Parts: sequence; C-alpha cells; structure tokens
Amino acid sequence: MSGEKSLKVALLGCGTVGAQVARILIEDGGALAARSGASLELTGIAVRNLEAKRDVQLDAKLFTLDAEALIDSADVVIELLGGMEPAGAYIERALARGASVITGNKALIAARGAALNAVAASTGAQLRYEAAVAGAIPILRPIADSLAGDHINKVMGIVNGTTNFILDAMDSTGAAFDDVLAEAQALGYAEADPTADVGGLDAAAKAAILASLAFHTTVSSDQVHTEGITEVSAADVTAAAAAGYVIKLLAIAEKLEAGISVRVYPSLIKRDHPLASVRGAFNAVFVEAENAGDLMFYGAGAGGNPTASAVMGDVVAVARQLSAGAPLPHGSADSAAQLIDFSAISTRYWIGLTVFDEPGVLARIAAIFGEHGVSIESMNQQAALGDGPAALRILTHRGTEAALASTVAALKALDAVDTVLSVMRVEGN
Ligand SMILES: NC(=O)c1ccc[n+]([C@@H]2O[C@H](COP(=O)([O-])OP(=O)(O)OC[C@H]3O[C@@H](n4cnc5c(N)ncnc54)[C@H](O)[C@@H]3O)[C@@H](O)[C@H]2O)c1
Ligand SMILES: N[C@@H](CCO)C(=O)O
Ligand code: NA
Repeated sequence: MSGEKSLKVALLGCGTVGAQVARILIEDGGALAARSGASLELTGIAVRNLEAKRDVQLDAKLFTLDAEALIDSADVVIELLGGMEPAGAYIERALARGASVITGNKALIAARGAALNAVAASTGAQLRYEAAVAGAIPILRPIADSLAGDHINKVMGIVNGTTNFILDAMDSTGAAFDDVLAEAQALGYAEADPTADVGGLDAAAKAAILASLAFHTTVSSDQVHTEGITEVSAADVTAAAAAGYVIKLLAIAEKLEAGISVRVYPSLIKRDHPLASVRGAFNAVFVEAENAGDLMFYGAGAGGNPTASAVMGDVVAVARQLSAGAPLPHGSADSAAQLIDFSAISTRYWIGLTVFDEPGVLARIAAIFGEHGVSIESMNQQAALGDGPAALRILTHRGTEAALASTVAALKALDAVDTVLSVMRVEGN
C-alpha cells in the first residue's frame, strides 16, 4: 500500500515466542499491513547475546544489545523477555513515552498490571497481553470486549500447558514426572524456571488476570490460593483413573455471595467432563455468564507459534487503533477485589490414606469425618500387602476447606492411620 502509515515495531527477546513473532512480522508483512492499515517495520530485536543460535534465521543487523534505545524510537514495543525485570522497567518506559506495548508476560501483568495500565491510560498508549493467558486461545478479548455487556460469574479452566502435558502423560502412559517435565521443556512449553509451571504460580498469574478482567477489579497473584502438581503421585493418578476420574490442574475464579474466590489446585474431574479430554499442552477455559450462559474456549496453550499468533493479533489490534488515530477507551477496574478467605470455599474432596488393617478402623475413620461435618460419599479400600497398611481412598460430599483441614488433622492424629497420602478437590458434576 502506498502512502500508508508506517509503525516502528521493537521486539524485546528472541526466544521461543520472540523468534516466531520476528518471523511472522518479516514473512507476513503484506497481509499484516493490509489488516492493520499501517505497515509494520521491525526496527530491531533486543537480545542478550548477539551470537546466540535462534529458532529462526534472521538478519544479524536486526539484533541489538541496547533495548532502551530501541524502545525510545518505537511506536509499538513487543516484550517477550519474561521475568519481572528488566521487562517491567522496559514496558513502563515504553508506555510512559506513549508507545503501545504487547506482552506475553503473565507474571508481570498479574503483579503490576494495574500500575502499568495506569501509565498507559495517562499517555493514551495501549497495553495488550492476550498471549499471557492460555497461549493461542482468544480469551482475554472475549472476556473484556465480547462479554462487556454481560456479567461473568465463573471462569474455570486448564491454563498451564506444561502441567497438563505432564499430567496427561502420567495418566495415559504412566510416565514418571521428571521425564515428562524435561520433554515439556524441550518442546518450549515450560517457563524459563519450570518451578513456576509445576508449582502452580504460572496458572495463578493467569487466574489473577482472568479474575481481574472477568470481575472488573484488580486481583494479583499473591491473592490466589495456589497449589501445584509436585505432590501428585503416579499412585494418585492410577487410583483416580480406577475411580473414573482424571487429575487436572485447574484455575478457578468465581463470584460468590460473600465475594470473589480465585484458586489453583490439582483437581479430580470425571472422565466424561469436557475438561478431561484436554490432552497434551492444550488449554481450555469455561466461562459462565449471566446472559450468555456457558461458553468454552479451547486450543493450544503454549509453544512458539501458537503464542506468537496471540501476540500478532494484539499487534494488529494496536496498529489498527494507531492508524485510525483514535485512542481506545481504557477498561476500568470498578473496585478493589473483595476476596473470600480460602477456608470458606466449599468443594468435594478425595482423600488418600494408608491405614493399619485392624477391626474397627473404618468405623473410627468414618466417625472423624462425621464429627467434623464432612459427609462421605464413597470409600474404596485396596487390600493390604502382607502385614503392611491398606490404602483407602475416600470421596466426600461438599464441605468447607476449614472442615476438611480439621478432618485431616484429626485423621493424622489417629493411631490407626499410617499416612495421609493425598488430599485433592473434586470439581465438576
Ligand atoms: N513459551 C510459551 O509457550 C509461552 C506462552 C505464553 C506466554 N509466554 C511468555 O512469553 C514470554 C517469553 O517466553 P519464551 O518461552 O519465548 O521464553 P524464552 O526463555 O524462550 O525467551 C526469552 C528470551 O529473552 C532473552 N532475554 C531475557 N532477558 C533479556 C534481556 N534483559 N535482554 C535481552 N534479552 C533477554 C532470553 O535470552 C531468551 O532468549 C514469557 O513472558 C513467557 O511467560 C510463553
Ligand atoms: N509455561 C506456560 C506457557 C504458556 O503460558 C505453560 O506451560 O502454559
Ligand atoms: Na490467549
């Protein structure tokens, strides 16, 4: 197109996602310009090592060690470094001078999104981060834009590809946790520090972002009750399978009468639940809205190309806005989040115990549940090996976290109980 606007695009980072974003910007310039109403000129890529091997062959002249100079001459900055700093300072620098920013950095947005949005609002710049939650799946824009005229009551989903890949492999092949984690890292799904994935922090950051947008408020990751999958054993996966369940790491944000609950934990779901069929590094997110009813979003949750797709969608959206010359109204957070204490949340539980196989043991265990107001739905005992303890798996009806915690403490104190193997929630019907 002749006479069209040209926008200077600075890319920060050339790793798994950044390299694919550079490739698309270069290979697909014609289509991007036609869709944006502006040509997108990749002016440089900030890297740490000019000589490093990249996933994509790129002109060496694009690389620079001077990220700040690159930012200071850009209309649009794409941040794909990861981590809190210097990514946060770079984004703030760009927004403060009026450049729009696209990022996939959920950790940073979940911690400082409100402050960065305020800087953007003060200069009329845009800050977009669709890639930060559920990779390629369009989920933030549907929540913030398409459902802006509705009221969202609950968002629940699988939002971490690495842990889903691991749990799926443990379930389908009986693979060991560590071997599968190495594979997920090699495929580019895991964070630079994979403890963020397996410890649930990556999903917690995404849950905080989803809750903030869905409920028009500000929730940060440290307000999210977070449990990862490091304690999930092969025995848990096998016992869950035998009972007709699969274990998934779920992120849940829900609006209850007393306030908002945002939580991440490994959870049992029935094999016929739609989330049970989410395999490998795929993600899926359910949204329940007052007028829309139930919606489900599904797709690739991680990986270079899928995540680059989400980044590029934001780049085109920003470029359209800039070429039209009209600043977007900024979505506002109505109020500070009223979060409910985790102890008040009520779900069903699945508790694994080893017990000494003696007369009266089951009655004593059942009595403890009764005394703490937790009602048992079913109990399954695996025969003891020789004189060793027998394994028990107990499924409960709904009870509060507070009641569960006191039940588990009492079980641990019982002589007949050898160990409490695991305590997990059960979600879905
Ligand atoms: N990989 C995915 O599937 C995926 C999906 C969604 C979001 N994200 C997010 O996208 C971002 C990038 O992820 P990635 O998987 O591409 O990570 P990556 O580790 O593959 O790439 C990051 C790159 O940035 C470089 N870098 C780090 N600090 C730098 C600095 N100060 N200056 C210049 N270069 C620097 C690193 O050397 C590396 O090459 C992260 O915020 C991540 O959470 C990743
Ligand atoms: N490490 C993240 C990348 C996508 O955000 C995951 O495994 O889902
Ligand atoms: Na997304």
